[in-house]
Amino acid sequence: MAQTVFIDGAVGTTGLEILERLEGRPEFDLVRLSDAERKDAECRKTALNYADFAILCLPDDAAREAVALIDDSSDTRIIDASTAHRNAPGWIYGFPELVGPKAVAGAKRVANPGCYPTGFLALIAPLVRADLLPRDWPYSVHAVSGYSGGGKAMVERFEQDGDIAFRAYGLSLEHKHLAEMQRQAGLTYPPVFSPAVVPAFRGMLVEIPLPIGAMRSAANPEDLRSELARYYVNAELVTVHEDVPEELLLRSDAPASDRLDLWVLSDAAGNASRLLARLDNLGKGASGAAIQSLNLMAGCPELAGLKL
Ligand SMILES: NC(=O)C1=CN([C@@H]2O[C@H](COP(=O)(O)OP(=O)(O)OC[C@H]3O[C@@H](n4cnc5c(N)ncnc54)[C@H](OP(=O)(O)O)[C@@H]3O)[C@@H](O)[C@H]2O)C=CC1
Ligand SMILES: CC(=O)N[C@@H](CCC(=O)OP(=O)(O)O)C(=O)O
Repeated sequence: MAQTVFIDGAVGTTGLEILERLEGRPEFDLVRLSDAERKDAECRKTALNYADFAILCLPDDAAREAVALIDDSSDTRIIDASTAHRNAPGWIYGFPELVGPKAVAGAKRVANPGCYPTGFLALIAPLVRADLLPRDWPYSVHAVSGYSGGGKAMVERFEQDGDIAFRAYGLSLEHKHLAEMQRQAGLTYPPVFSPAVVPAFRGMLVEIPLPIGAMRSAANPEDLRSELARYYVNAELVTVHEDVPEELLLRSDAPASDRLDLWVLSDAAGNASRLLARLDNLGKGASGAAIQSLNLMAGCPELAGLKL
């Protein structure tokens, strides 16, 4: 029998991409609300409690409200794409390559990783765990995102104002992803984060510069790369590249992708390194990650991009 899925926020940027992917999946029946019903708390409550799976594609406050609308006695399992529960007790962090597929498969409440943290953690978490990079280093992270990363409001802004070439933001150094990056990597300090948006719909580059020569307890770049390659050997969505690309491009019309491409670049002496991740903020960074978790939770592990 098909399992039922309700996407709360199905007409938003993340929700729509999940909806489109699930429409072609016969193993799932979608619970849908009309435009008049989709923000009505009673209609949402009924759908949230009825569905086998609720995928929350909402702003943080609405995601917290959705969770509160689900009765304690309900069997509904939740995947929350928002920031609301990523560091909350009782929630599994939905990054199966980092927490293990079994933890996600058996979870009742899964918090989807943030888009920038997906790139940051994919690079740093395995290396810190393997003691090849220190926990107590003051890391920096620089990133550019496609404008769909800011949801409908940002899409509208960039598509109406065709004159924005680059948008630096997070200038008060209080970005909502800092706690998630610090906690999920097990770092002593939150990173210094400089995010930016470029006029491409989707895609992102996340970079961690490492002055290896000045770090007392960091491995050399070749060992960092080898460890990442070893760590992700069973992760079909992740590629740890050996080549040094001449350039890395984000294309304004890039197709959707669930891939996560990683590089460890360095100078000839191994004194300076740049850890780089390229992903689709709406793929592995949001909708693709939610589908990956759903596949594990719903008993379709062969579709989750992991050699199990
Ligand atoms: N976009 C991205 O790349 C990523 C997004 N996320 C997270 O996913 C979540 C959704 O983001 P995104 O899709 O980009 O945002 P959007 O703004 O594109 O979509 C949010 C949707 O939620 C709806 N909504 C708002 N409040 C309520 C409510 N009380 N009840 C029901 N529906 C409501 C909105 O309705 P309306 O259409 O009327 O405004 C909108 O359709 C956010 O928490 C975001 O942080 C995570 C990673 C990446
Ligand atoms: C380009 C842009 O605005 N990006 C958003 C992050 C994407 C997002 O909202 O998703 P999370 O749920 O992962 O936080 C931001 O910086 O707030």
